[in-house]
Amino acid sequence: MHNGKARAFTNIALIKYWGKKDQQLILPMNNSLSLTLDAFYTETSVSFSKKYTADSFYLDGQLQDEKSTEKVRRFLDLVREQSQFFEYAIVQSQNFVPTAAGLASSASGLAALAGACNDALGLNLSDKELSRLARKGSGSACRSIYGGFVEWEKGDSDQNSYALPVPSNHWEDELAMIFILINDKAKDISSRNGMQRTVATSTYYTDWVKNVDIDIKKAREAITTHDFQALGEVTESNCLKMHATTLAASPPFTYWTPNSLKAMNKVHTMRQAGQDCYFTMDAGPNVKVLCQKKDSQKIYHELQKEFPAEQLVMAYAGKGMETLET
Ligand SMILES: O=C(O)C[C@@](O)(CF)CCOP(=O)(O)OP(=O)(O)O
Repeated sequence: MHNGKARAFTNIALIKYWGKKDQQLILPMNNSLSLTLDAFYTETSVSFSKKYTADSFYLDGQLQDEKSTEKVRRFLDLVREQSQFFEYAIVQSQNFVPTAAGLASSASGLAALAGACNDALGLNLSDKELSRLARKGSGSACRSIYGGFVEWEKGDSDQNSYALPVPSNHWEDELAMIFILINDKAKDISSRNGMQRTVATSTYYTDWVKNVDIDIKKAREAITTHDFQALGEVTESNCLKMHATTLAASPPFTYWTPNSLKAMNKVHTMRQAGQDCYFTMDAGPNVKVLCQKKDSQKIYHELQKEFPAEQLVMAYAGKGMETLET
């Protein structure tokens, strides 16, 4: 038996990964930049044994069906190929997400699985190699190998597409992100399907690719100079541009629901009233509010005027993937 266990935290992109150049290797069209958070994490254990006749995947104690095991099985095939160690495995993932379901990102899950496999098979992968491996499980997972601000260098091959920490002098510890969990029934278009349709059909997509490097530069500059307004502005603007591409896809789609718009408008109203807060959104209706830790309680209470406490989750900067005792 070869056992391993690891924990990884979810990350939220401030400059979005949106579109693949290579579906198999999961090579992105553009660089992205994220903040790893402390509020949501996954603990994954893996055990390889010649006794097993197939891979099985338990999520929060539930044995998953073939379809939900697909991503994990494909990932284990990569690990077996890379390690030349051909045994089946049992994977057990526990998502630690406060209250609402649908928040556990594949980023923390696959990053934790990469760490657990590395541990189980004694691969001794460097963080860069772990990031490359996690990337092939799910693109954004490559960023959860590290804590704080992280940039995923798009590269142009399996070898040179991986994430690295962005030097910030621990400024991330002065920030906060408040999740507004929008429980509207949203159409379930996965990030993978959403970006695939966008790349293939959206008339706005070339502009997205053309402009995103400017946003990366602005975000890096804001992090270097600890300029919160600049970071907030580029974060919100980049999110709006990403979501604009979906409206110009064919058929068009959007992740926004009426309560997403209510949350975005609330953030704008608060900003107009002098509160330093900006929003971002991903492939779902939830809205994340970026603010400074010193203002986070005030902003949380202001949001509570519109959204009940069980729909609000406070998050601060989180750590990178860590191996756990099995
Ligand atoms: O996180 C970001 O940069 C932006 C998004 O969250 C926007 F929705 C995309 C995440 O995509 P992911 O789930 O990693 O896709 P995969 O590679 O097809 O598994």
